[in-house]
Amino acid sequence: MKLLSYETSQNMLDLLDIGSFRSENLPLSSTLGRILADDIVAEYNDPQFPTASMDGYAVKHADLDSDSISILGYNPAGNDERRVLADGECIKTFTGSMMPEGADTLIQIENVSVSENSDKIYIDEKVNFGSSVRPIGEGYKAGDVLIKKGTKIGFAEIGVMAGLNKVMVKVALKPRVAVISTGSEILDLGEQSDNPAQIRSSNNYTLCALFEQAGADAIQLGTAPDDRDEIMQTFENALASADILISTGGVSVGDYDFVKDIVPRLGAEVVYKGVAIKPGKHIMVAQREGKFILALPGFAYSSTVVSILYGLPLISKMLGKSEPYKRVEAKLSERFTKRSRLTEFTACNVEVVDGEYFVNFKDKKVGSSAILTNMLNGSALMVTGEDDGDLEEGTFVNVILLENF
Ligand SMILES: Nc1nc2c(c(=O)[nH]1)N[C@H]1C(S)=C(S)[C@@H](COP(=O)(O)OP(=O)(O)OC[C@H]3O[C@@H](n4cnc5c(N)ncnc54)[C@H](O)[C@@H]3O)O[C@H]1N2
Ligand code: MOO
Repeated sequence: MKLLSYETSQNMLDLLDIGSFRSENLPLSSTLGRILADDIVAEYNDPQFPTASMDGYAVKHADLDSDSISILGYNPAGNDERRVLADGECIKTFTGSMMPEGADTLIQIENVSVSENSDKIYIDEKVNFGSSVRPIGEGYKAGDVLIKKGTKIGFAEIGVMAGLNKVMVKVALKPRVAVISTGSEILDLGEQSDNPAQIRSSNNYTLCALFEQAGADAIQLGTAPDDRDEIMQTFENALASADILISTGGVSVGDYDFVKDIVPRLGAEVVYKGVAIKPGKHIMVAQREGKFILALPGFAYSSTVVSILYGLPLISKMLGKSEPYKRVEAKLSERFTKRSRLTEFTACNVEVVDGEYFVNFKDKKVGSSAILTNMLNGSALMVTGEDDGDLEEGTFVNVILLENF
C-alpha cells in the first residue's frame, strides 16, 4: 500500500475543521503560560508626561551657565505639578516625578550645591540638554501593538499588561487532550510488576507533559490492556469531554493491535492511516463530531515524535497560535546516514555559532523507535525527506526546535 507523504498528511491536518475559536477572560495573575486571544494595544503613551529619571532639580538648560538658580519648591513623585518654570527658576524634582512645564532638563543632586538657606542651587557640573528626562512615549506610544494575539504569556507579558491596567485578560480556552496508553504488557507508574516481560509505560506521561507544555489541558487516562471492549468504552468516555483523544499502541499489524479497528467502529471518520514517516508510519488520524482522534504507535520515541508532528499543530490551531513550533535551517556538523526511504525525524543537538545553527548527534543512539532518552538534553528533530540519501557534513537541513512552544 502506498503511504501518504508527510507533506500531504500535514496539509490534510491543516485543512481539518477545528470549529470556532474559544476564549475566556481571566484575572491577569492567572494568565501565566496561557495564550493571548487578542492583540494588546497601548491605550496611552508610556510615560504619559515627561518624567524625571533621577533625583535633582528640573531646570531650563539655558540657565545652567547662570551663577545660581532659584528653587521654587518641591515636586515629589505622584504630584500633579502645575507650576510653570520662569527663567532662572528650578523645582526640586524626584525620580518618577512629572517634569514641570518650562523645564527641559533634570540636573541631578550630585551635580549641584545648595545655598545655606536652601533657596538656590549653584551648578558644580553641567549636564546635557534633556538629561535625565524620559520623554513622552519613551517606552511605547498610544496605538502601538505591544503583544500579538497568539503569544504565550510569560513574566514580561504579565508586567507589560499590568502597566496597561489590564485587570482581566482574554486568553484562548485550553483544548482538552485525553491521553491513554494501550498494551497488555505495559505497567502504569507505580503499578506492581509480576513478570519480567512487562514494560513500564512512559507514553501517557510524556504526552500529557508535552501537551500541557503546548498549552492544552491534558487528561491523564492511564493505561488499558489490549481488550477491545475496554478500549472502546474508554475511548467513548474520553470523547465525551475531550477535544482530542490520543492513544498509543495497537496500530500496527499484530494480532493484538486493536486500536486501529476500534477507531472506525466508534463511528469516527478515518482521515488517514499510515504516513511515509519514520518513526510513526502507522499513525491514524480520525475525526468524529468536531473531535479528533490520533492513534499513535506504541514505541516511546515514535509516539513522542508523532505527537509533536500531528498533536501540536491541532492544539496550536485551537489556541490561535501562528505556529506549533519553530523550524530553522541548520548545517550538519557531521555526516548523516539515512536509514529509510521515508521522511525521517532524527533526534539531534542544535548549537548556535555566530548566529548560524549547527546540528550534531553527539550521545544520540541509533536503534529502534523505543529510545526516548534521545529526546533528553534539549533535543531537536532533524527532518530529512523521502528523496534524501546520506548527507555529507556541511549540508543544510531542516530542524524542528523543541523549546518555547
Ligand atoms: N510486522 C510488522 N511489525 C511491526 C511493524 C510493521 O509494519 N510490520 N511496524 C513496527 C513499527 S514501525 C512500530 S512503530 C510498531 C507500532 O506498533 P503498535 O503501535 O501496535 O505498538 P505496540 O506493538 O503496542 O508497541 C510497540 C512497542 O512500544 C512499547 N510500548 C507500548 N506502549 C508503551 C508505553 N505506553 N510506554 C512505553 N513503551 C510502550 C511496546 O512494549 C512495544 O515494545 O510496530 C512495529 N511492528
Ligand atoms: O513507525 Mo515506527 O513508529 O517507525 O517505530
